[in-house]
Amino acid sequence: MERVLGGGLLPLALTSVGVLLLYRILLRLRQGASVQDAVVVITGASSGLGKECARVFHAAGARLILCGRDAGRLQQVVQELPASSADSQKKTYTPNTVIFDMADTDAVDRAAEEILRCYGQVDVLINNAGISYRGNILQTHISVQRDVMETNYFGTIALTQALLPFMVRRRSGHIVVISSIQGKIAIPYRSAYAASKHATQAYFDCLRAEIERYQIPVTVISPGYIRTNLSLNAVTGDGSKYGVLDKTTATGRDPAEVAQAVLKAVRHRSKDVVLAGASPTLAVYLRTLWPALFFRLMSSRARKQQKDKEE
Ligand SMILES: NC(=O)C1=CN([C@@H]2O[C@H](COP(=O)(O)OP(=O)(O)OC[C@H]3O[C@@H](n4cnc5c(N)ncnc54)[C@H](OP(=O)(O)O)[C@@H]3O)[C@@H](O)[C@H]2O)C=CC1
Ligand SMILES: CCCCCCCCCCCCCCCC(=O)OCC(=O)COP(=O)(O)O
Repeated sequence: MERVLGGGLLPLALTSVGVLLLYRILLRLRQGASVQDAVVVITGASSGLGKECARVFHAAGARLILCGRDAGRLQQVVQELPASSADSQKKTYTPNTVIFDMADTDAVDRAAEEILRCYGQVDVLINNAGISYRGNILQTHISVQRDVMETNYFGTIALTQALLPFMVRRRSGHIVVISSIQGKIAIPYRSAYAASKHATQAYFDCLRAEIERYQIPVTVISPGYIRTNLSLNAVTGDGSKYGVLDKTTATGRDPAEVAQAVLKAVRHRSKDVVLAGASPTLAVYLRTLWPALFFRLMSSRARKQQKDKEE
C-alpha cells in the first residue's frame, strides 16, 4: 500500500489538489473581489439604475444602505428585495435606508453621520443619484443650471468628502460614481447635465490620483442610454419637469445589465468604464483626435433637433 501511495497515488493526489487550487485562483481572478458582507451605500436607490444596483449587490451578499428622497419608495425597494435574491448560498441582509436631498449640503452632512451609524464603516460608496435636463441655453434660467449642478455634482462630492476621511483612516474603501458618456462628450440641449457630468469626471479623476496611496480605488462609470425614468424626471430651462419618456431612453440598455456591469467594475476595482454603443464611444475618441469634425457633427445635430422641434 505504501509503495502504491508513494509511487503513484500521492503524486496524483497532489497534482489534483494543485490543479484545483489553480482553478480556484483563476476563478477568483475572473470574478474579482467578493462583496459578501461589504457595507455598500447606494444613492438614488429608489428607481432606475440605483434600484437595480440594490438588487444586484443585495443578491451578492452586501450590507446595503439605500439613499433617496422618498422614504415610501425606498421602503418599497427594500420589500421587493428578498424575492430577487435567488442565490441561496449567499447570506443576505435587510437594507438600511437614509432619506435626504442631495441638493441640500447640510442634509448631506447629516446623512453621512447617519450612514456611518448603521455599521460604523463604508466599504463601497456608489454615487448614483442624478437628474437630467433638456433645454436651449438661451432660454435656460441660471438657477436651473445651478440646481442640476447642486444635485449631480455638489451633492455627490459633498457625500464623498463626508465619508472619505473614515475610509482613509481605515486605509480601506471604494468610491464609485455613475457619470455618463455625457461626462466625456457634450451634446446640444444638455448643457446643465453634460456640464455636471464633465465636472464629475474631472473631480473623481483628481480624487483617484490623490487617494491611491491609501488603497482606496475610484471607479467612474460612463453609461450611454439606459431604460429608466431619467428623461421623465428631467428638468427644462424654466425649471419645470420635462415629463416625456424619450425614445432614446425607452430603447436604452436594460438597467439590470448595467447594474451587473457596476458590480463587475467594483469587484475588479476598475478605474474608468464606458458602457456605451459604437457611435458614442467613437464620438469620445473623435472629440480628442479630430475635434473639428466632432464640433461639426454636434452643430448639425443641434440644427436638426431645432428643425424637428419647429415642425
Ligand atoms: N438613464 C440613462 O440613460 C442614463 C443615466 N445615467 C445616470 O444614472 C444615474 C441614475 O439615473 P437613472 O436611474 O437613469 O434615473 P432615475 O430618474 O430613474 O433615478 C434617479 C435617482 O436619483 C435620485 N435623485 C434625483 N435627484 C435627487 C436629489 N436631489 N436627492 C436625492 N436623490 C435624488 C432619484 O430619487 P427620488 O426618488 O428621490 O427622485 C432616483 O432614485 C444618474 O446619475 C444618471 O445621470 C447615466 C447615463 C445614462
Ligand atoms: C466618422 C464617424 C463619426 C462617428 C461619430 C458619430 C457621432 C455620434 C454622436 C453620438 C452622440 C451620442 C450621445 C449619447 C448620449 C447618451 O448616451 O447619454 C447618456 C445619458 O446620460 C442620457 O441622458 P439624457 O438625459 O440625455 O437622456
